[in-house]
Amino acid sequence: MTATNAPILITGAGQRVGLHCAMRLLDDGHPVIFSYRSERPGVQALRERGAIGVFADFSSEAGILAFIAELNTHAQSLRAIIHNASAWIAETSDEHSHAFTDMFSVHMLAPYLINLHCSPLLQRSSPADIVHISDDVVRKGSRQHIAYCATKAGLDSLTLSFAAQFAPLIKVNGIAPAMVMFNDADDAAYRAKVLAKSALGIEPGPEVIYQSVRYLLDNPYVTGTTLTVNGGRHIK
Ligand SMILES: NC(=O)C1=CN([C@@H]2O[C@H](COP(=O)(O)OP(=O)(O)OC[C@H]3O[C@@H](n4cnc5c(N)ncnc54)[C@H](OP(=O)(O)O)[C@@H]3O)[C@@H](O)[C@H]2O)C=CC1
Ligand SMILES: Nc1nc2c(c(=O)[nH]1)N=C([C@H](O)[C@@H](O)CO)CN2
Repeated sequence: MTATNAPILITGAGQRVGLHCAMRLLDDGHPVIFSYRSERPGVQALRERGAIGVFADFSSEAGILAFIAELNTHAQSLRAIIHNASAWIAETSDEHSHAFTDMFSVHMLAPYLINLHCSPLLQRSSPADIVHISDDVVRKGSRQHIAYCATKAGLDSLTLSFAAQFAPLIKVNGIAPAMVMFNDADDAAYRAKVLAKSALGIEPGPEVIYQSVRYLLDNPYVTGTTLTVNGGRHIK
């Protein structure tokens, strides 16, 4: 029996892109389950709109499995899973190995284990989708974010493998943004440098990611694809 109006799970939705997409999914009538690691105003705002928040620390296998167990107490089916949670750590930090394992865990191990353990919940919904939020930087690598880029490349590989494994019941796609929203600490010089990297030269904001999510959820004939949302960086 196919679930009607099954919830959508989005990870890392306490702030920024994830929070915006969770709010927009609620606007469009989807029940939302979201993961958060830190208590933030956005977490409370989502709860006040009826979304279910589940704590998750994806930096270890135990933390991922604990999240999956808790998730299963809240959902008997899922319309979609959006893997948004991410850590953007540069090599400037001293703890290189720690950073690599943290980003491997949040960018690759968490989507891998959640997809495998939760595919039965998705199979009770039709249509059903998995969306991996990656990064356009995978296209050419990054001198300052080597481990970040490598683990996002691994996520792109998971998109291809899970799309093949889960077809035709579950579509699996990715979104590869370049900068969509700056961080508060980004100074004017950095912002100008980043804006100059793309042909369109704008900070578009998180709605461009929601538009991409909407396209993937609504299109019945797209799987194994990663959408580039980069302002034309590749042609600059
Ligand atoms: N912002 C941009 O311009 C770009 C973003 N992207 C990608 O888009 C997505 C959204 O970006 P953005 O909104 O800036 O992301 P954020 O940097 O705001 O991270 C999203 C959330 O991920 C959560 N998170 C980080 N590490 C862990 C962990 N170990 N366990 C559980 N949760 C964790 C954080 O939760 P908490 O706050 O609760 O601790 C955070 O709120 C990401 O996948 C990012 O890589 C790609 C290119 C450009
Ligand atoms: N988890 C995150 N990933 C990324 C972020 C971020 O803030 N959190 N920001 C970027 C930058 O905008 C980068 O695209 C600028 O060139 C990349 N990934």
